[in-house]
Amino acid sequence: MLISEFFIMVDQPTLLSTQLFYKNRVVEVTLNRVMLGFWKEIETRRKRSASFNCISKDADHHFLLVSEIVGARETKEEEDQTNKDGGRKHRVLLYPYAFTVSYTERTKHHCWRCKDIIFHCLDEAQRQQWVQTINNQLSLLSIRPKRLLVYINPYSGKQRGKWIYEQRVAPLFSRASISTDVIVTESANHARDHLKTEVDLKQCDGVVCVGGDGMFSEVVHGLVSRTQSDSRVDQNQPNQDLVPCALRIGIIPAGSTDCICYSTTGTNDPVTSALHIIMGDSQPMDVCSVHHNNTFLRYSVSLLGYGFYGDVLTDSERKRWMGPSRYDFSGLKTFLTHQYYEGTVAFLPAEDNLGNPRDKIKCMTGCHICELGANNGQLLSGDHVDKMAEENSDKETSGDGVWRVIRGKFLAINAASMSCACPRSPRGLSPYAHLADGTTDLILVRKASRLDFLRHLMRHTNKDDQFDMSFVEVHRVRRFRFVPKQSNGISEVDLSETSGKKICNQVCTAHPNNDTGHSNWNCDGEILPHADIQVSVHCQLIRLFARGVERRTTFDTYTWSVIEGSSLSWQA
Ligand SMILES: CCCCCCCCCCCCC/C=C/[C@@H](O)[C@H](CO)NC(=O)CCCCCCCCCCCCCCC
Ligand SMILES: Nc1ncnc2c1ncn2[C@@H]1O[C@H](COP(=O)(O)OP(=O)(O)OP(=O)(O)O)[C@@H](O)[C@H]1O
Ligand SMILES: [Ca+2]
Repeated sequence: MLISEFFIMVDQPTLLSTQLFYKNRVVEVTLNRVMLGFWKEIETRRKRSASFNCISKDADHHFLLVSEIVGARETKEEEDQTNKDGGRKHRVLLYPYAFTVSYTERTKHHCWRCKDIIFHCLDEAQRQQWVQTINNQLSLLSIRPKRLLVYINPYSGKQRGKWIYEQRVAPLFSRASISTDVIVTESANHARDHLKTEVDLKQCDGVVCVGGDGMFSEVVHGLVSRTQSDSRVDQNQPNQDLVPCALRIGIIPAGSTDCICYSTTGTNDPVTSALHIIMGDSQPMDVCSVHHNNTFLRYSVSLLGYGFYGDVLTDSERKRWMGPSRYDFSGLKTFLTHQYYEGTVAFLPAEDNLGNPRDKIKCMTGCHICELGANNGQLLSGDHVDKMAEENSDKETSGDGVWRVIRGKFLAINAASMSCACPRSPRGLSPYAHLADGTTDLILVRKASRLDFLRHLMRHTNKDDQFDMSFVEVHRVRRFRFVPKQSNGISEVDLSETSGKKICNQVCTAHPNNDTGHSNWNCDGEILPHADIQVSVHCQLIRLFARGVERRTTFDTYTWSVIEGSSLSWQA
């Protein structure tokens, strides 16, 4: 925030300004459109350090941004009793009319917390005026959701989804005056089918899923499919431009991996996610459509993995009873099996201005690569990409320009549409992948020794570059195809004749999978029924209640110092 922006905030017309009691002092509290506060100590002048978010370090001046207030309410007596404060008795006797303002505070590791400040009024009328004026102001923030549809998977992760929602999230929604329709799912695909066919989407401002990546995937499938069918768009056409979903999706993490939540907020903390939903944050996100022979299979937003991650998932599905540790068990088993797979990958590289998977440009809040991607995405979506491939196919024979073809033996083929950061791998499978640039990072891990593969895997857990190995290559792509060896006709094709659309067609008309010598595709934690697939990235098809990973994380970095009441400095 610039100093000039700060003065603009202060200069807003005052909505309400009175003297109130705060702790053991009389203070003057002011509310305008953008901030609550600037309350000034009148009786005592005792220096103390700041303890909340956007608050000055000097005891004289404090403020909260209205956009970071959760809500205001009349304080219940017990709430006031628990507020440890030396002057409490005196204050409660003199001024029993208290109200609480809840606001978000940033703590460590991208976690947000909901904090309270309690003010005391002279009478009931003054208290009501404050509570109403603050809440009216919040209701004018049109980006904030007022009605939410919530799906809880009671079996996600350690089966604590219901508890997490009821104990940690619902009380916050109620403080923010958000009304909810809560559905505890009764079977797999309950949420998806409900969204697809039954819900009146106009009756809510967003959909929340409580669970893991699988539950999020259900909601995405429900919403995207519903949006396409409402707009009469055929999902079976791989090159079809899809219609973006109007409703935002919130994720309350309660699953085994929680990779989408972690990659879009920087943490897998339910309270942080609830606060992002309340603030009405909006983070666009790419969605990959996956087709087999011109038939729609599934959407993917995080990882499409063949070979290692496909095999880990296939094995782990039989061990669901083990909970989240099933992935470690199956991971070790798959690692020891050390299976490689033969096949051909054809891909359409992204434009150079979208960077590359090793450029060290991280996708953060307000990412400019994603902004660029959205513009390119509009120019190059669907049929436009095909046209471009066709136009170039005569000029390109080596595959450098448009479609490229790589044949080989692979331990893993991974497409990461986002970093896929998660607690197991805090930087993720592709640390510099972008959430909303219209591309996916295609990682090809060729056949290598067990030791080399272990070194590659271990680099997912530390700061070393997992792509800096001779048997690993990574490409930023808009579309790709994969054909496993036994079922393809492409291996016979002379590469000099296979560029652009020809490659597409040859890959797409490959023989059906005969289920021998193939791995399975892990599509965001679901197993795909076919190995030969066509994948297209749809730029910014959905939006989440999130804002990407923020640069500054501790409240110190958000603290303004008011020096002698006039000059301001930014604490970095
Ligand atoms: C030596 C330690 C190496 C650790 C390597 C850790 C890499 C972890 C990368 C995680 C990437 C997750 C991507 C997200 C995918 C989600 O859409 C999906 C649905 O939730 N999750 C999974 O498929 C769940 C996939 C979970 C995969 C876990 C793999 C665990 C591998 C363990 C290998 C052990 C080798 C030990 C040898 C001594
Ligand atoms: N009531 C239910 N009974 C059984 N399965 C369900 C139910 N509700 C949802 N599911 C399915 O459970 C699967 C797993 O759910 P979810 O992703 O929430 O948890 P997880 O697998 O533990 O976490 P992660 O996906 O992060 O690994 C999803 O594929 C979802 O379709
Ligand atoms: Ca992307």
